[in-house]
Amino acid sequence: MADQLSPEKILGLGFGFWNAKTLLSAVELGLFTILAEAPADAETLRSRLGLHPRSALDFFDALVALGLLERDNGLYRNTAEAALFLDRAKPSYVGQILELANARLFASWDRLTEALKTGRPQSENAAEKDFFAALYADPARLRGFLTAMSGISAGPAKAIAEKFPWTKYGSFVDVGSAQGMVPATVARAHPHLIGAGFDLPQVKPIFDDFIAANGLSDRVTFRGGDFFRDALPGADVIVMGHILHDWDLEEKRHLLANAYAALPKGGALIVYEALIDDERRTNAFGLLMSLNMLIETPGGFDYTGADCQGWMREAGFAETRVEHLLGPDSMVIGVK
Ligand SMILES: C[S@@+](CC[C@H](N)C(=O)[O-])C[C@H]1O[C@@H](n2cnc3c(N)ncnc32)[C@H](O)[C@@H]1O
Repeated sequence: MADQLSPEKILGLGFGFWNAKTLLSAVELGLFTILAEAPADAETLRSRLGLHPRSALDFFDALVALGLLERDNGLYRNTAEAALFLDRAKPSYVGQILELANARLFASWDRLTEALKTGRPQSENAAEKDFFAALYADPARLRGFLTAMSGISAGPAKAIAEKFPWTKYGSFVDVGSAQGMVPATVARAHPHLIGAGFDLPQVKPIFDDFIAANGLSDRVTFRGGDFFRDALPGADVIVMGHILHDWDLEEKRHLLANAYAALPKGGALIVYEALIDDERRTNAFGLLMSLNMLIETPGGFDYTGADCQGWMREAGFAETRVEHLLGPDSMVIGVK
């Protein structure tokens, strides 16, 4: 038995940070954006990125081995996926979330053991009680965080636009909308809908720019407020994406009650996250996201579809169901 076992998987996981940091540095340097302009040989690429000669070739060839670059006759080019998702000049760029992972999470995760022992967050604003106020005090970090959210919500937004029965409804509000990826995607796919993004007032200019760039300012507006202090704007459908996991159980219940109060009878709440599978065995990304909430927030945690349906029913929702979106993401729908 023992001679059939291999340490390969264990060692691969243990050294996974090598892979992650190589990709994150390439994104930070803008390597994929440069190669999207034209394929380049090693010396041209090295000099454009401002790299020391010692390890440039190893760096580029590691990216080939990791499946992010191709090399033909000494010329490096992006793979099809890297060209589509890692070129900053394209609207399909998802690297904002990797920039955030590189600039903030990589260092904070170094203190995971401390977080596990103490239950205390470890991010750079861990001492602050109000995570978002601390993060948003700096305009550059505000914009960086909000655009990074677009990177993680672009895929689920498309799936929500396709899978939810929008024809039955006339209006929606995306609560904690960030830059507005969900409102923009849903409104673009369903021209009969009127939509709004609800978020902290500091978010307004960044939301407005994004909605205007998408040509949707006539149908999608911004509503500023605090979802712990203010009533939510009324609409037929309320969306909450990656919101509940930021908060502790009491706060989660408060947000669900707030959504219930704002909906008409027959209205629907869509909660989407990297939901943990009900058996808590297979959605590793959802479970690791929950550890990320430990690192980032005072009381946040991720949860299963069954957990969320239970809280929705306690809040008064008559019907609830879970539907898979894509990858690790699923939505829980509650109908009032
Ligand atoms: C993790 S992001 C999720 C963004 C987006 N829904 C998505 O799925 O990518 C959480 C959002 O909640 C907003 N938020 C945090 N506290 C809030 C509050 N008290 N009232 C309103 N919005 C808040 C943040 O500004 C941020 O846009």
